[in-house]
Amino acid sequence: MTIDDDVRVVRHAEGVLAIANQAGILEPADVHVARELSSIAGESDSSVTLALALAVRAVRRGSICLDLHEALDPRWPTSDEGASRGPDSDETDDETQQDLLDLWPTDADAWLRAVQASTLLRSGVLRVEFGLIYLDRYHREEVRVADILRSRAAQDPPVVDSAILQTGLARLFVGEAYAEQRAAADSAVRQWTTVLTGGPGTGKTSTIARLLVLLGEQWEASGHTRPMRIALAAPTGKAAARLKESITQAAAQLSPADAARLQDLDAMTLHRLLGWNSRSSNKIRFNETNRMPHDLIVVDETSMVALTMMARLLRATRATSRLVLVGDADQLASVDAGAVMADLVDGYQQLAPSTVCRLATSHRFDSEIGALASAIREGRADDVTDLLRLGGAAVSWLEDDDPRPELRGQLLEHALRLRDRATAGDAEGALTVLGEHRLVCAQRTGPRGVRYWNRLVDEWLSEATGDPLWEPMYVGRPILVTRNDYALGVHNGDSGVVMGGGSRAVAQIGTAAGPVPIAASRLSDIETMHAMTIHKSQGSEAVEVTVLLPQEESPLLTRELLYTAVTRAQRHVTIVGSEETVRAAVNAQIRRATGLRQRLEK
Ligand SMILES: Nc1ncnc2c1ncn2[C@@H]1O[C@H](COP(=O)(O)OP(=O)(O)OP(=O)(O)O)[C@@H](O)[C@H]1O
Repeated sequence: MTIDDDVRVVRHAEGVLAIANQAGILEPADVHVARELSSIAGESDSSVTLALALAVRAVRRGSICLDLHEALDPRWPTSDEGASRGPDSDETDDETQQDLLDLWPTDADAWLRAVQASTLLRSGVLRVEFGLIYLDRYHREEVRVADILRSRAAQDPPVVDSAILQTGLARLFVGEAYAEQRAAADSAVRQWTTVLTGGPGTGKTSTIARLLVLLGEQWEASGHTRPMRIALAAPTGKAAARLKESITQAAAQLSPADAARLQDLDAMTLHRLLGWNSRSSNKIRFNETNRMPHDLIVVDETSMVALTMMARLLRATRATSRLVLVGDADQLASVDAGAVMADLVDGYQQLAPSTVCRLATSHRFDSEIGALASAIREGRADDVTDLLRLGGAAVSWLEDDDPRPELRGQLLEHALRLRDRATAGDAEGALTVLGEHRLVCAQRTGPRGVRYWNRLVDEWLSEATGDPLWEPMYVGRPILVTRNDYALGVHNGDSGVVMGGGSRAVAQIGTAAGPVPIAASRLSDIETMHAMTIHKSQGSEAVEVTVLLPQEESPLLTRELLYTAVTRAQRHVTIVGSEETVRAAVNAQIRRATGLRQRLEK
């Protein structure tokens, strides 16, 4: 393909912007925004316009701001969206590479000074703080999040009846096995804000369930006549449903009197909590002038919450509402910009240490998965390959170049069982089968991607059953909802199974309240879910998980991605990929540029 045919190349760009675009570093949108705003502000320094384009690009790739020291090497910003071009690819010829090296700034301090003296800064398009370059909106959001969190930490702590607390702690967290969680709950009762982090199975939900009981007792002890208003929320519908389910399971381990406090709790998405209404001109009902009425807000899967959503949540939270942010700081960060959970864990640790509670002990019996997850999280590549090679009841490794023959049996058997339950009209059974195995891929495209494997399992299924391949709503089709639809009550990330085929097809969607039937014809944004991306699997779990890694090194393949994939498994995980790709993943840590950490520590 020539440059003239390539829609990713901006024709009228000049200088370093044009070269960076040709080299695949800048997308057309980055170039357009940078040129437009520079022209409005009368900016003539091309290095400043380049910094603006790179700041736009940084947000697109998940950072909040741009660190010019990192941007100094023009080979640094290789493409990560699966696009084929980049400075090292064949299409970037030597001439482009040389032009890039000639035009690219070489002194980060001089570059920063140029930005600081620029009209783009004076006109408020760009902001500079901590030596980092921000687009104004993201700077405002980061400042807002840090200010609210700092002021919450500086408030007088809530009044606590220590005697009641101690009795409750001793009753709910019995013995040495609960020491870590007891300390976390003790600290959480004494704070307005708590950040509770821990890996899979470290007892976060068990702690939350018991914390809710303790806070209920404190509420009554302080003489309130109305019940405490509690909100349980998560970023996706699936995660909210899982939270509700886990709280119900945790309640079953408590005495009837304690469990009764958890009885009528419902969990919802953050969008719903904030009163999101896409048809209203205000869009969000709760904000700084109309705060949420809750006395206690618990947010699960906080690592999936982007900066913009966190800013909205905090703005709408009363200073005297307790806020408990729960998650695993080592998982993939949010799809949208920010690394809020990881920043909170580190930043709050410096500012108000007791606000951050870490749970480190895994209580799941399959410690092999826990050991593998820890080795990945800590970047111990040798240990990761040793554990995989050792295998065991809970961990398998498939290093084949062509894993199709090996995986066919399990994937087809799972698809046939789904079909069987769906044909029998057993919605609960079908959803249970759906949760028994999950194939997750790092990529969407290519021979190790979601599209290919969805198609492959459909073909195997068609071969085995004689059902036609062309029927999109076939009985037993596993589906994934890819967009929130408030009218239908389905959320991005919800999953379900199609029952009754053709025009009468009904999808049974798994929710916290059990299967919800929806006419399949009304569901517009869905995908087949024999396979799903690791990103989309965040916030959900399955009994067995198979992780398909790409054959070659890919910028998508990171430590956080592998950790997130492995920690989706409850009983068994199979990694499909070469030693080289496994090592490459463990060694590639995502670095999102943000200033939230420094801001909280200030
Ligand atoms: N202190 C403990 N001693 C023994 N078992 C525990 C303890 N705490 C939790 N468990 C059990 O360990 C399992 C995992 O606990 P829990 O669901 O609370 O962890 P989690 O961190 O929320 O897990 P997830 O990764 O699924 O979010 C549950 O079966 C729970 O009953």
